[in-house]
Amino acid sequence: MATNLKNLSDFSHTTVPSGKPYKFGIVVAAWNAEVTGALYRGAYDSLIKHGVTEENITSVEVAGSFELIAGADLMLSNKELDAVITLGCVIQGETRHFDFICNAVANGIANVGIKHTKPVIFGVLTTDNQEQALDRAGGKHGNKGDEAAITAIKMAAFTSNL
Ligand SMILES: Nc1c(NC[C@H](O)[C@H](O)[C@H](O)CO)[nH]c(=O)[nH]c1=O
Ligand SMILES: CC(=O)[C@@H](O)COP(=O)(O)O
Repeated sequence: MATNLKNLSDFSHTTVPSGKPYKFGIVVAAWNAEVTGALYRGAYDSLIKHGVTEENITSVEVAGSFELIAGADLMLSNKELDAVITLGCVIQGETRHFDFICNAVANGIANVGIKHTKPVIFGVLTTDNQEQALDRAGGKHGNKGDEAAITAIKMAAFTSNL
């Protein structure tokens, strides 16, 4: 597969605007904390690397990826933010619960962005196993948290130029 050939977090081929003018929220799920903690560090460090100030980053933790929906909605309802990053890790278990969670979370997060007309970034890993997740949380396939942060900065800049 194409994924095997590259680091999915390599943004050297793109131009990332300065994040200095913008305010960001990060909502991170506690489920699979080894993975989501790495996603959070990647996202936070990328925001800082691209000029976002510490006081312009608001972080909250929720129980699981399903709660990312409410977390993002409540954050945008209570704080003036330019974008919200959601971070989670859903790993397939024995039942179809994985399918219901993944579908609900993807659709729910998209709907929060539409409701608030604000960029809400989907930084949720949906993997077959923990190895695939760790590979995408600072491993050989990069860090989905980095990707989510860069996307948030790009979307905040896009929105501000409308
Ligand atoms: N199995 C995983 C979950 N499940 C929990 C749900 O996200 C939710 O907290 C629960 O259904 C109560 O509403 N969450 C993850 O983030 N990752 C999983 O692998
Ligand atoms: C994605 C989940 O909720 C999953 O990890 C739960 O595992 P199981 O399907 O074995 O109950």
